[in-house]
Amino acid sequence: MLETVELRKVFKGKTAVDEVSLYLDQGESVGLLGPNGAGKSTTISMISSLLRPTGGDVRLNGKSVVKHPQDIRRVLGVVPQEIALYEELSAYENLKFFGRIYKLRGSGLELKIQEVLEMVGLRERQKELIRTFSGGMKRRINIAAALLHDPQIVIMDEPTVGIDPQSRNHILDTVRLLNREKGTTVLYTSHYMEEVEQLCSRVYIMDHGRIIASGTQEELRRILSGEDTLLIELNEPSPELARELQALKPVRMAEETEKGLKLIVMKQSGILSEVVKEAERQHVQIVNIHVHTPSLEDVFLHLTGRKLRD
Ligand SMILES: Nc1ncnc2c1ncn2[C@@H]1O[C@H](COP(=O)(O)OP(=O)(O)OP(=O)(O)O)[C@@H](O)[C@H]1O
Repeated sequence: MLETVELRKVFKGKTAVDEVSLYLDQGESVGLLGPNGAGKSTTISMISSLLRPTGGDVRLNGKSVVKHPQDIRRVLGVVPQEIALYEELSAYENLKFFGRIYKLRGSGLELKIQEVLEMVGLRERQKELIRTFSGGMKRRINIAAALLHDPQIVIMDEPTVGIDPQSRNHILDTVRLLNREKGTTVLYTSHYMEEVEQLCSRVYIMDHGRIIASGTQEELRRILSGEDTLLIELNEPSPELARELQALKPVRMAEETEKGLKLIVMKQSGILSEVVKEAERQHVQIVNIHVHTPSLEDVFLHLTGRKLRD
């Protein structure tokens, strides 16, 4: 339905997006994951024809979006990171304004406004001024505005960054409703792995402007099929222990966590006894050890050597 073909963007000699090829089939919910500065927003701006690519193409049903930008604007709803609302107007008035831009009028527009307000859970608050809303509520109205023209494809750029948990839950519910009940195709960018795990069937992982891995969640996890993740709870933090363990051969990755350490290790490497011995040597007490199969977050750490939220 929608694809990018070797998409590139260079800003003053600096490559922000480098040969990105991705596709969305109709009705899919796809995640685009990457740390800050990975190139997600730049990719989205080119897909939505707000930014001209330096190279490559975006195609909607096989037709170039770069050459025919009006085609994509009709079928696409984009929720950008920045809030773009009139503070001195009410939620309802804002939606009326945006609806008119989409050339909606009269009772059709009224119905649509009430429907999108219901979807984001703010129907009861529609008469209140935007300036009295929390950041999360503003973000939800921004989402509502992007849904007024019944888009076939919705792209959301990190919609849950920095907002309250209640609004976050509403936004996740809205994405589920759109995709699973209305069949809307969704591209969801985030650096919260757990959101993508909940919402998306397929994932692209982006870093330094490039797609470094892609596939279903299961396929991505298989990258680490020969490995286990150990969560080690310690009585006190120990950067020394993390350093020493990182140097051991079966340890792919060691990082400190809130409660102790996380290790990605080769399966059946007998590493546990080494960990216990090393902890004793460092006079650190192990409170608990959990072994589990790697998460998408672990896959990311393995591929980039960095945490998503670095
Ligand atoms: N208009 C611009 N001019 C110059 N450089 C830019 C411009 N827009 C983005 N960049 C650079 O391109 C790179 C990718 O930025 P982009 O905003 O696409 O990343 P991102 O993955 O969306 O991260 P974030 O979550 O921080 O928005 C960054 O190094 C950024 O500084």
